[in-house]
Amino acid sequence: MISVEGLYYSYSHDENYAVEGISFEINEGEILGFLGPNGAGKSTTQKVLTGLLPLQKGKVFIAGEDIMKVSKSFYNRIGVSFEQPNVYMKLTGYENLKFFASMFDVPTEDPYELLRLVGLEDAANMKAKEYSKGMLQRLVFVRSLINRPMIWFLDEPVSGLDPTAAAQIKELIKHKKEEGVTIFLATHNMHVAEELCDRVAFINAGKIILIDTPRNLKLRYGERLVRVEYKSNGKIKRELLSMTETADIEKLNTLISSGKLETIHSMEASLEDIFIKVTGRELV
Ligand SMILES: Nc1ncnc2c1ncn2[C@@H]1O[C@H](COP(=O)(O)OP(=O)(O)OP(=O)(O)O)[C@@H](O)[C@H]1O
Repeated sequence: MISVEGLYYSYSHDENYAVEGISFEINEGEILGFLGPNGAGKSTTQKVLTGLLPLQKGKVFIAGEDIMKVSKSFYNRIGVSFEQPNVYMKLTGYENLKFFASMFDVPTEDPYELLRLVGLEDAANMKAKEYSKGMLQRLVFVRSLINRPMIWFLDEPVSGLDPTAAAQIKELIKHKKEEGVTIFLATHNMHVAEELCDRVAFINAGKIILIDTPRNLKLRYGERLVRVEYKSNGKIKRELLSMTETADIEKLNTLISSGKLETIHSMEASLEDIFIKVTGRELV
């Protein structure tokens, strides 16, 4: 559904690249997460893919269309949600959605229904300038659904939202995926990436370092550890043992056969642990 090959972008039109030779594909109905710290190149990639920035170098095909020569109908098929709320402050939430809907020539969603989906139904007739930051973010988010897009670009969809609002937004994203929507999701939040994404691309300094399912990333790069509790001289001792180091494996076997083992839990590396391991950088 989305195919990107050798994409470069430089704001200064020189060798100083914000995005440097990235390639990836997103299949129909798949959520691909772009996981990386601030300045990694996530938003720049999203902007080039959605036509907000011109394609300087590389090939991008979206739903079969070369983005160098997209038709007008291309914009009917994509939805874009931004990290920074960019709405008309003097218009109400409802008017913002109604106005945005008028820019498409395909059937659009009912603004009230969209506002209801993100708990803004009571604020429908309030001017956007009276909205809180989280409310504005939810408004921008549902605005991106107005044209019923089949390809959806989301930049930090839940950052800064309270847990209830974040859960609501995540459920909506899962629901859209089930409907077959193809989703590009940029985030620096490993929990969001892990919960929502079929595959995750680690992006750092403009380059994709790894791309795979969260499970495969953990199996391939996460150190496998077990946390054990066992009896020793009448007391409970806790220890972390590696599943790859011989001495630790022997110790675990001894604990099991001696009957001293009280509890055992496998410990998974987090996506952030793996990100740090392969890039040397933290996500935040
Ligand atoms: N308008 C701009 N002009 C010049 N440089 C820019 C501009 N926007 C971004 N950059 C630079 O491009 C690089 C990639 O930034 P980008 O915004 O794509 O990163 P990001 O991963 O989306 O991070 P963030 O979450 O902070 O937006 C950074 O070095 C950033 O400083």
